[in-house]
Amino acid sequence: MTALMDKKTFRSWQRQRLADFAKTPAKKRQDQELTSLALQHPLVQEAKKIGLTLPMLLEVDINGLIKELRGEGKELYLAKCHPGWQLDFLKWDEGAPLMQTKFGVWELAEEKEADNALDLLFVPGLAFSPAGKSRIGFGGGYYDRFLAQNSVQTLALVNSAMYFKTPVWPMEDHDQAMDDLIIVKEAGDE
Ligand SMILES: Nc1nc2c(c(=O)[nH]1)N(C=O)[C@@H](CNc1ccc(C(=O)N[C@@H](CCC(=O)O)C(=O)O)cc1)CN2
Ligand SMILES: Nc1ncnc2c1ncn2[C@@H]1O[C@H](COP(=O)(O)OP(=O)(O)OP(=O)(O)O)[C@@H](O)[C@H]1O
Repeated sequence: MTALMDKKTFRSWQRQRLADFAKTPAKKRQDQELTSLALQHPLVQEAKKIGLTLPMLLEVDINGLIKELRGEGKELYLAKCHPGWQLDFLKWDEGAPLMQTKFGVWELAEEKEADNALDLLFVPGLAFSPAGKSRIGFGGGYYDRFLAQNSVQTLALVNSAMYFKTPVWPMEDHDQAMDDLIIVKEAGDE
């Protein structure tokens, strides 16, 4: 196993790994597997109000999942970033205009009242480990702050490149554990 790295080193190493993985056929296949596993997950089946983000290229592509969830009549809430590294969730009606932020992420164009009382939140990240259900994100601390203030069930979709048997990044006191991880591995992964 890879030795412990500092967060900055880990993030740049892991971004490159995810970029390489995104070019392989396994990425798309795992996106589909994760989508169907997510639809069967009890936290998803029980939730009515679900928070999520639109995926970047390195992340699990949940566009198919979003379509299915809408078809099942779930209420979807899209993340919006605010100054002070604060994250809010806004009700996302189908077809509502979106805009791309300076980070390259799509958010609702409209400023409207947040509703952070969600049943479930899909949490993106660079890497996850079932040991402590740990996560490392892109580094803004948005989710750690949000989850310190809002009690919401959290679920992460983890492909084989995001999966680590134990964390190889340093854990910090403010890191929030996930409630569950859905993990897809490849044959030969530990
Ligand atoms: N899909 C998604 N949305 C999210 C997050 C996330 O991790 N993933 N965030 C989690 O906190 C917040 C925004 N934080 C972000 C942190 C880093 C980058 C980022 O690395 N952007 C790339 C450009 C990507 C592109 O252009 O496609 C970059 O700056 O290199 C983006 C958003 C809220 N929305
Ligand atoms: N609850 C909190 N209150 C105040 N600051 C926080 C809190 N949680 C995290 N931070 C700060 O946010 C910064 C980034 O945190 P961290 O490295 O854990 O980000 P991350 O979880 O990987 O990113 P993200 O959640 O945006 O994907 C750190 O400087 C950290 O001190």
